[in-house]
Amino acid sequence: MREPARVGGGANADAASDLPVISTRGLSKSYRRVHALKPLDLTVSRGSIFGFLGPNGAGKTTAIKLLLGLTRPTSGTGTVFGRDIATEGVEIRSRIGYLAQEPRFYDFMTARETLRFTARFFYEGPEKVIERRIGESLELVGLEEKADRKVRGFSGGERQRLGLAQAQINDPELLILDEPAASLDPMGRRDVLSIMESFKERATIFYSTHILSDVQRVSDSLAILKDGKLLAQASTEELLSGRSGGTATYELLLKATSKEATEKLGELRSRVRGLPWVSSLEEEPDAGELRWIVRVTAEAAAEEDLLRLVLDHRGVRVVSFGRQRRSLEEAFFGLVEGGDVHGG
Ligand SMILES: Nc1ncnc2c1ncn2[C@@H]1O[C@H](COP(=O)(O)OP(=O)(O)OP(=O)(O)O)[C@@H](O)[C@H]1O
Repeated sequence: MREPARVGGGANADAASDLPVISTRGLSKSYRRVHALKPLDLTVSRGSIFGFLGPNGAGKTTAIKLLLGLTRPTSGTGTVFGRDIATEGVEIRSRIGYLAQEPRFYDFMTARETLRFTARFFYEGPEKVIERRIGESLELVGLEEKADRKVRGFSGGERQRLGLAQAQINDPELLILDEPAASLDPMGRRDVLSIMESFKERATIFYSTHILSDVQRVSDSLAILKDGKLLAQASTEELLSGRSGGTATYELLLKATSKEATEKLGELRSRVRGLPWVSSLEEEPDAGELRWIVRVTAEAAAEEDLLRLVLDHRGVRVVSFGRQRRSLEEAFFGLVEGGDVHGG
């Protein structure tokens, strides 16, 4: 859409820069004895859908409030668009769209009136242009047909969609969404996630959630927080594949075709374990076959040589070979319960 005149201005001033959209260093917040957020180093790149994942009470809302400049850090620093969150909150907020965990509306207003009310904080200029923006926003979240109904009667999903329309009314570069889908049923969640995906073209999206499958579905990057502490920050692909900094895990399903080959497997195991780029090899029986889980520190070497080495061993058949993928659930619980930390 053509841009109406903007109040506050400068919205896309550094859109082309490579600066991370969000960056924090040692950012923390304590309330008396509660360490709501322990020193946090976070980097969110432009254009990503970043899932900020953590169980209840992990510190997600606290971090969001700090980024928005709505509460002051106990220690550390942070920037959004390169602007200091402690001193430039007003400027930052004028360039962000924010959806609170429980968005509140004036129930006597219709959806269209709600958006009109919000739009007037951001736009000046011809009525027609503002109305067009409101119409586009209602369409974007699928509320065109309910546009002139009072918010009072809206379902949870409709309220959430209205909240999303409201958050993006000023065409922000960054959307910060606090648990946008948490209270919705699976269909409502699916709708909200699709809307978020459609925003990706225009804005970086930073959203908090405790729903793992949502993150797996839409996020390209994520951070995992627990008890105020960052456990991992990685691309979703990196986390699911167990890859980070060249390390990876491979899974081989083997079958020894003779007694002799079975006896010689010990020798093969030692050879593999002795390779300089193999950090561990675990073996478990699997329905008459053997499953090897091999962790390596050099992906390229593993992909070139691991399979070849095993196949050179006479009497051993390789039923399958591939990089091990975990579900986000496995990765998450590995981190939350076991200190299995990836990423930076
Ligand atoms: N104003 C406050 N005063 C005292 N403690 C607070 C305050 N705000 C948050 N906390 C505490 O800080 C911790 C983190 O809370 P926060 O709301 O940031 O977590 P969250 O990850 O957003 O949780 P949820 O998913 O349940 O919304 C909690 O233990 C909470 O009780």
